[in-house]
Amino acid sequence: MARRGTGVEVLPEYLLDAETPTCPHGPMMLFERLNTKDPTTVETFYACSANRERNDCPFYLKKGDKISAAKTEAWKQIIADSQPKYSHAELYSRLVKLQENPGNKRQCCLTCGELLIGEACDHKDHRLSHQLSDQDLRSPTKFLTPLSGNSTNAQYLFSDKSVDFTVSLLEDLKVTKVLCVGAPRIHEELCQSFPHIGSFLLDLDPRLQQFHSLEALCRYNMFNHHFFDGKTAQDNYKSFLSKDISRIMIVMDPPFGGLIDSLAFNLRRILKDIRSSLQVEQDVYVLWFFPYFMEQRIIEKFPDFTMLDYKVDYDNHADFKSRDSGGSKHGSPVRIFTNVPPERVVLPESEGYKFCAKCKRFVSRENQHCPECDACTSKDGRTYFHCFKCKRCVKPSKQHCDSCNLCQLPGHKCGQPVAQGCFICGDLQHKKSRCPKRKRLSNESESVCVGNLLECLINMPLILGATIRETWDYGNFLCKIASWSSGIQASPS
Ligand SMILES: C[S@@+](CC[C@H](N)C(=O)[O-])C[C@H]1O[C@@H](n2cnc3c(N)ncnc32)[C@H](O)[C@@H]1O
Ligand SMILES: [Zn+2]
Ligand SMILES: [Zn+2]
Ligand SMILES: [Zn+2]
Ligand SMILES: [Zn+2]
Ligand SMILES: [Zn+2]
Ligand SMILES: [Zn+2]
Repeated sequence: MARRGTGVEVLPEYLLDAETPTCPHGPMMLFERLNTKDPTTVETFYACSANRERNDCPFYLKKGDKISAAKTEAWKQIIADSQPKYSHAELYSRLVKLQENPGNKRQCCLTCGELLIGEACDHKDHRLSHQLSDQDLRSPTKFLTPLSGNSTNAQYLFSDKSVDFTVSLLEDLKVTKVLCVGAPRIHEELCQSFPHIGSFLLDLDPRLQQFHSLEALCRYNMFNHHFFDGKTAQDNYKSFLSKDISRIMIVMDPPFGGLIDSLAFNLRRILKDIRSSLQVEQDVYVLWFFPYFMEQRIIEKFPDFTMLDYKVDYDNHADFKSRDSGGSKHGSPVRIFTNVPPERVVLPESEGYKFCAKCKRFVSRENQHCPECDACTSKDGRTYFHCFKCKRCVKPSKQHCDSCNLCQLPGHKCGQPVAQGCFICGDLQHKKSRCPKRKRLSNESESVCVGNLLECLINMPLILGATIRETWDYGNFLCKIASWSSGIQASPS
């Protein structure tokens, strides 16, 4: 299985280029990585934006290469074969038909994710659902098998507690419309129990088209802003965005292996679509669910966002559960990034959150206000302590090392680079696409780095503490939970 190595960066602006080739998941993403044979050069290639594994989507093209006639034919065939059996309209009318069936003849094949209308014989030896009630049909994520084993969908579903928290936040903020991006449980809850809040879902999972009408859902790829059902689907999305959106909010929970650069690029495209229908210029609120150690990367892209201290609880991942529900000691690593002013987000006292009057935000029980940093400094669910030598708060597992002149884990090897920034020179302040040591040859498709990678790595400057923390966590995290890590990562700068 071709798993793409680390050190890969994306160039999402190429999604808008008319020359960009297309795979069954829409315009392909342009990636850059260091050439393994000659690390002073960079390879630039197109690959699927949604799938991490070449086995899941084999489309691949080196930038500058011509697509041969044979490849064009083969790709056409794969795209034709990837067309679904039924259109969204047909799938939804099957649901309507199924709803006319009495309760004891409503089932879904859980193996195929298909609602069955008298077709059970085609699904011999498959796992079938129980008889589905009207309530079940309104909450398909409660009975469908979550697509969590695969790094593409990484379908980790919110617990009831997280759904309730999110929806009551929407209510507190008097939101009247919600665009759910990869957040089917929030969409289901709003459609069912909050009819005064209009909701529209954008999600890659084709099974969901069976349960939501064309006016409520589009099959969509958030890594390239691609609508699978073309203009009709896009018109429905635009139509949702055209009416009464002065209090709209975007709620997005992408696969955590997802590349921040492409997610941010496409979130901006959604924001642009929304702004084009707004009567007056205003902020559009966003809730973006993502692990805490990606804070720096997200804030770099959206400087007006802050990370809330709320720990987001999931049903189907042991590491994303709260401690009380059998999860890890420090609770879920997933947080909410938002441009809602943090003092407006009340975190539940019943779960130990408290208001810090100095920071003007709610923080978790263990998060202590540090007078030196003048902030509640915990990020990962533990109480940090202030290191006067580093002049900042650090995790309790660290100790100050005088030879590294930095707080480090006990047993670390002094002087070893602990994190990697730019893949060309190691600098943490830029990525390789902006490395001054790299030169792009104007008449060539390949990019050439003129810096000496090894020399740069040896001279890698000692890294700012905050970045070490993130990189360290990110590394551990990827090793630990391979199923939701991506083979393609942005450089952890
Ligand atoms: C981490 S889960 C979030 C689910 C959310 N916690 C909930 O309970 O509603 C990621 C979601 O994004 C969807 N998804 C995965 N890749 C996607 C893509 N490229 N574009 C759009 N949606 C995607 C998955 O089908 C899944 O529903
Ligand atoms: Zn693809
Ligand atoms: Zn089946
Ligand atoms: Zn504080
Ligand atoms: Zn401090
Ligand atoms: Zn220190
Ligand atoms: Zn040391």
